Amino acid sequence: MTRRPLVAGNWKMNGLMASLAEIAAMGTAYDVYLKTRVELILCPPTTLIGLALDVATQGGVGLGAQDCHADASGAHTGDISAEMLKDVGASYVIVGHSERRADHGETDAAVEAKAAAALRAGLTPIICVGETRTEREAGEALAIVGRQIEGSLPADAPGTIVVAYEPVWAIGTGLTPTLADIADMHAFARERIEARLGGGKGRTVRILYGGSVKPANARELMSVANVDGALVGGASLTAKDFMAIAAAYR
Ligand SMILES: O=C(CO)[C@H](O)COP(=O)(O)O
Repeated sequence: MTRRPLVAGNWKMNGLMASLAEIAAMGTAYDVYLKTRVELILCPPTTLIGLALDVATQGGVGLGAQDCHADASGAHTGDISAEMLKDVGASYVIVGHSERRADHGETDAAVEAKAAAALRAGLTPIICVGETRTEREAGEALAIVGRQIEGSLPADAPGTIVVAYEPVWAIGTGLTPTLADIADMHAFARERIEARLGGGKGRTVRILYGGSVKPANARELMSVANVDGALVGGASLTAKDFMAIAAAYR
């Protein structure tokens, strides 16, 4: 892993204009030393990306979006293309989050098309995978994640893409897998990513862990082999908690 680890915040459907002050506070706390240790990005709702650009750039915090359409433009009422996100200052986009897979019926093929669109537009996709509780209890977690990696990563993607392992049952619940289970899953994900993209590229892909990452558990979660950072939901809403998580890399 040559790139810095990545800590990404996903604000989901939260955040109004007043929330820009939190982004400014994140930039203030993201000091010169921390910048050398960890890359920090925030994915606010699309409505705030353009507005946040100045304040985020000043603080050295990158910006991402939470979804994009697979087409560059066209008759898709209500949708946003990767080109549009790039145009307002995003450099990353989350695709295939479990909430989109569940709420909008997104298939692996749809996620792959979105990831490819992101790459065409010059954005780095953060491709989410993860099993449900039922699937884990049935002993199918590895098979499900393997299938999602195979189906959701464009085969010709560069080694700069990001994959986020987020067990659905750990999202917003305060539950996390054991460190041993995370280590097993991330080692397996690394192997499947290398099989999909080729060993050279697969080795440099950053694999984030997501699901109830908090200031209290960030350091131990981030110390697991093949965990190259975190995708943080609820705890990314305040600068205090988000920067306490980033501080795991101090
Ligand atoms: O999207 C997530 C993090 O970006 C994920 O859903 C985890 O959310 P959290 O459990 O609220 O951290």
